[in-house]
Amino acid sequence: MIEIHKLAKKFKVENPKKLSEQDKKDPRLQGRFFHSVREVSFTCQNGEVLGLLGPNGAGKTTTLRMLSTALQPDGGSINIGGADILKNPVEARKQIGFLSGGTGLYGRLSGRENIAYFGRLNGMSNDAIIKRTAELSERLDMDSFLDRRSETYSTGMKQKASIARSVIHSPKVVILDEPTTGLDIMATQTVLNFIRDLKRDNVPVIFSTHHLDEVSELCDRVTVIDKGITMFNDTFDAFKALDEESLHEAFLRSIGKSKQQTTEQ
Ligand SMILES: Nc1ncnc2c1ncn2[C@@H]1O[C@H](COP(=O)(O)OP(=O)(O)OP(=O)(O)O)[C@@H](O)[C@H]1O
Repeated sequence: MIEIHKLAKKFKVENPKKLSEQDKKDPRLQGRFFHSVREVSFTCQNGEVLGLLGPNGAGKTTTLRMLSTALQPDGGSINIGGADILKNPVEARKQIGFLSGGTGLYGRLSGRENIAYFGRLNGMSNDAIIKRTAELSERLDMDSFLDRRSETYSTGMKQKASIARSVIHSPKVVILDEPTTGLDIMATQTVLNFIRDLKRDNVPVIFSTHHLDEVSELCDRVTVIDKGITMFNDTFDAFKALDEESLHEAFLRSIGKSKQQTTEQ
């Protein structure tokens, strides 16, 4: 189980003049600090898929980066399987599979070599790496390109190899930042099926997305954040019940905006 409680993160603004017009008007800008995440809480049980939703700039990536131990929170707690990961981030990292926004593949290496490199970093034996890579290659439909240099990959191929790389060590929890962004319909389905497989294996999955159809297809739970604060955190059924006819309207309601208000703006 993953449990995060009242997570907070601020960044020092080095040059306020360089902020976007939107960020300058954002209530999260206080003096020299931008409070990207102010109070985010949610839980995800084993075998559940949680969809993290929110408008652009809401704080989803910042939240997921804290959850992955890439960023240290300023406040709040993160528990995985009952253990406080902030007390021992190095140990916790071994239990987490994290797909970040950028692919981070080494272009001169093949997909297989990239994946193996991360397997070795996680202390896996060669035999274990070979076996697990074969399994992931089948699940993510990568056989046809896995031995090519990754700099020649399409967006979809890169994303599949990056996902495989992030889960080579069979992590106990999986965190995916916008895993289907930029993918075609077939690659998207492969990734969604892969998430379904993780759920079947009882692994909790948290993923951020802007696609409500994916949420409807996959998610047991939904968390919506806006301006760094959790606005909704409940089951998918409860999210849907916000507006039985339209998930878009349900989303707008969760952040306190009805369709009418949005069209008036
Ligand atoms: N290192 C940083 N320094 C200053 N501000 C930052 C930093 N990282 C993020 N922010 C700001 O924090 C806010 C939240 O960013 P974040 O990337 O977490 O949002 P998001 O919900 O993932 O957005 P999107 O849907 O557009 O990917 C944004 O306004 C962003 O400009």
